[in-house]
Amino acid sequence: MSYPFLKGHGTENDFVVLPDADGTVHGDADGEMSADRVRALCDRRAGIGGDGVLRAVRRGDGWFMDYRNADGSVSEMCGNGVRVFARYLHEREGEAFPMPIQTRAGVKVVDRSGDELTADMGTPEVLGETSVSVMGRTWPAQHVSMGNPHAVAFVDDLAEAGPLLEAPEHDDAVFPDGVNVEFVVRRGARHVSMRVHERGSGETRSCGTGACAVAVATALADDAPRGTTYRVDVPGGTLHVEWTEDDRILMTGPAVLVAEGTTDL
Ligand SMILES: N[C@@H](CCC[C@H](N)C(=O)O)C(=O)O
Repeated sequence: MSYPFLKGHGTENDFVVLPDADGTVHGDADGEMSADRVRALCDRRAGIGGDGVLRAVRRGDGWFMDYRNADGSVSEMCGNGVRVFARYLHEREGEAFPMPIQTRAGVKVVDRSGDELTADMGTPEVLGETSVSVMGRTWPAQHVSMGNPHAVAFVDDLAEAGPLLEAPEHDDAVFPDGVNVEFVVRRGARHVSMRVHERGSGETRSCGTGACAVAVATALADDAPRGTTYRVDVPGGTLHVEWTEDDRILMTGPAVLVAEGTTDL
């Protein structure tokens, strides 16, 4: 059976978007999408290619973003994904901004910000110190939840963590479901750069929730007042993250649709 798809990205964190309004195109009897299909779609040689899948399912009078990592696993939230999802709903489904989007981590509202989009990512949870290791080297890390788990490690040089071909080691008691790991260097006042190894997708060119976690960890380290905005450079571009006076995280960045078609994968 062939079905429609779109391809999009936010700071080169790329996704296959699957329209599935009534949940019958990709849902099984329980409404779930098979991990095999996600892996086939995200395969960069035999499939369309992507860091994950954004399946658009109608729920009530709004939309649910069913996010899956490239390995087929489920995540609670995807920050770059929610902007791409909003771009899709606006351009193809006629939804207006500001746009509430249902996710496994609650409702996120996305609005325009010039050519870019701003997602209200809600209140971060700062959950304490932990550590991560790569190739026998260990760094202290800040555990931050943006609905999904992150460990943020400050380094002197982004190359320190090596090629990141495998998931960094972490404390399974702290992260029983795995973790997204960000390595961060300072570039200037309110300006950092990061690399990320994403749970379920490997090293990617960007991670929106990761950039939010990085801004939170950096603001805490700087003792920065609420209302401060950080510029977060990722390999695929730049995101801006504000921790607001009322304890919410606003993430601003690009969201681009680059292709659409049909597939029988
Ligand atoms: N790339 C995403 C995060 C996707 C989910 C993550 N890999 C996880 O398993 O939690 C983003 O932009 O936030």
